[in-house]
Amino acid sequence: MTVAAPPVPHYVPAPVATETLEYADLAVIDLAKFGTREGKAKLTAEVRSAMKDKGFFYVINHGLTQQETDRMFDIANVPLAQVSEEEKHKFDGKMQQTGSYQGYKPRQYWHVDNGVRDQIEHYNMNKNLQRKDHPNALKPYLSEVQEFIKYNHFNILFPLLKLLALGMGFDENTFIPLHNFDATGETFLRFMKYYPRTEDDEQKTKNVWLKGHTDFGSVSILWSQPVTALQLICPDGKWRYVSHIPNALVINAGDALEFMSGGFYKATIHRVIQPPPSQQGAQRLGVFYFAMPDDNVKIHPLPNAQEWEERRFSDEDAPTMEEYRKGRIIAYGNSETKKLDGKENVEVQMIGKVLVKHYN
Ligand SMILES: O=C(O)CCC(=O)C(=O)O
Ligand SMILES: [Fe+2]
Repeated sequence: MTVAAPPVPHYVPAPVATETLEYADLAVIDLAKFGTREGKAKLTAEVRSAMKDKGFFYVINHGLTQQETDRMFDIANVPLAQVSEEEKHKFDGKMQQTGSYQGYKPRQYWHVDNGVRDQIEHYNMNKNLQRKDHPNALKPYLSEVQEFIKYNHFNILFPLLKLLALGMGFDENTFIPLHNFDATGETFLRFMKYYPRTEDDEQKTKNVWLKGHTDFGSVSILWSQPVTALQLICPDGKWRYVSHIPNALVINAGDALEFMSGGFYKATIHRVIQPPPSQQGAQRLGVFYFAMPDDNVKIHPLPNAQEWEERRFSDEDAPTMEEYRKGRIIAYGNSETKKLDGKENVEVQMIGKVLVKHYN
């Protein structure tokens, strides 16, 4: 990628947290090793155990420089900080009607808990930027953003999908044709900002900013940023923080990968909570690439995948990616989730024949 004009205002994130926090111990995958046979074999084993054990890992040496990554964070701030409310309204994604992440998700769109609504704003873009129009302020940067999307798809997602397939003992190209860049599908890039909340909101939600959930796609790529707030449930059942590694990626599996792998890889539950005191009051800007199979792919265990310990649904009842993502997006953040019997902090929803849980 080229770091070039046009200039963009520099976004300065909060300094790293000064507190000693309990971090999850996650594997670091050096993607530079992918290029050689021995390297690839090593990475296959590392990714396999990281994904089976914690369901989260870091990737370093993905090929973009710190400067290139910083520039994408600068660009990410543009649709959030430099577009008028009026123009944002024009690009409102209306996710709960469309079942698609394209355009803005305004703040307070979702219900978090006890009547409190979220303080998270997104601008979401389909992998093909030409599918929709974009706010004027973003237009000078669209070619760079499109290049960045392709970089995520071909240079990060594809190697990871190959390693994940190899880890299952499958041909490395098993998942690739199901993530066809040119096919109809909703793999998307998200620029996202969390805004500080009132003390009252913090208390009513027990400091939860984004409820515990699994992602619905196959592989999520989170570009690491310094505001410490993301936590995952570790195998011992405890929530632990994901720490910040400059210019690293945080990778996790979503439901579609769990379904297609027959539970070989599990979608790990994660959430976002109020940052520690040294970072309170700061905004939290994020860049994410959420990959999912093409719309027409039926997301059930692949032939020869291991048998699920506990089947989530029969092959005949399996949704297509389009049905599942629409169901998940439309249902998310509604106040009407049901508490799971006897469990105050778990809420359940049915998406077709699939039971989905949300955790507080
Ligand atoms: O903000 C983060 O670090 C994670 C966001 C997330 O989990 C999501 O958008 O699905
Ligand atoms: Fe997530």
